[in-house]
Amino acid sequence: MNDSLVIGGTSLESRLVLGTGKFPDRHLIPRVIAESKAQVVTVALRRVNLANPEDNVLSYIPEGVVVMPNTSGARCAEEAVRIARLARAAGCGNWVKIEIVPDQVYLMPDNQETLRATEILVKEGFVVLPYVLPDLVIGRKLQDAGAAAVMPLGAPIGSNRGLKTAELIRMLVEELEVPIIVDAGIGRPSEAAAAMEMGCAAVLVNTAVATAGDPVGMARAFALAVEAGRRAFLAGLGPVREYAEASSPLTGFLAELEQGT
Ligand SMILES: CC(=O)[C@@H](O)[C@H](O)COP(=O)(O)O
Repeated sequence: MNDSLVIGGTSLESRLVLGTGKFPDRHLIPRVIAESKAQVVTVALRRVNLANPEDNVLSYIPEGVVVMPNTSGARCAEEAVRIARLARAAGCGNWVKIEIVPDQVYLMPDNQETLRATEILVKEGFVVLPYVLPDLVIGRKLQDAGAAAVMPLGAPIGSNRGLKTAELIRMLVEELEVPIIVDAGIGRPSEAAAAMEMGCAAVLVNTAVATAGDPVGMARAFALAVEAGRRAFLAGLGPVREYAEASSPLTGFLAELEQGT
């Protein structure tokens, strides 16, 4: 079965996107990527150090994996655009995850500034994946602006709190045509599976893997969960009912017994 996810003209078999921050040891990164089978990883441009390969996160990303620089640290559209241009000039390709976060307590994204940055960067030929607070109105505008996907948060970045925004994400999945990738807050493989069962195209996970007791083992667990959730979505989940419904209806012998004949 061909069930590839196509983003920016690139065909992906894996629907798990990984973040590369917070790992206790950078040497874990290539092992985690291999075990998760992720084909796209996001890196913060501020962690790209071209002058020192040992300190450069890009040195730990296996060949063939799509690098999606993110604009973390940006507080407005102009800063995000500048980071994206720098990343492309540094050889990081033309994918970019727009992350514009003026709030330092909950790390909530600024949806309006994100839309502005998307409009600018799409025109400059970037494959733009904006990270947003789930909102159908802004989702439609991002899609119209040419975003390659929309990435709503499930819960605050790094919180591991799960799909707190599930009902809002569901609206995006139902109404938008671009892929919906849940980004941030997913703390457990079961939550990744739930997002996929809902019809999300992929999930982006960082903290839950990087801070696990065994990050490599957790990467594998997420890969399996994402695949299970996707298969469940494609198979079509059965209806949810208010009341019980017997699995085996009364027929023949049992029906006669019931009537006392
Ligand atoms: C690396 C990255 O982009 C994260 O900021 C992303 O939003 C993932 O969030 P979690 O760390 O909560 O998985």
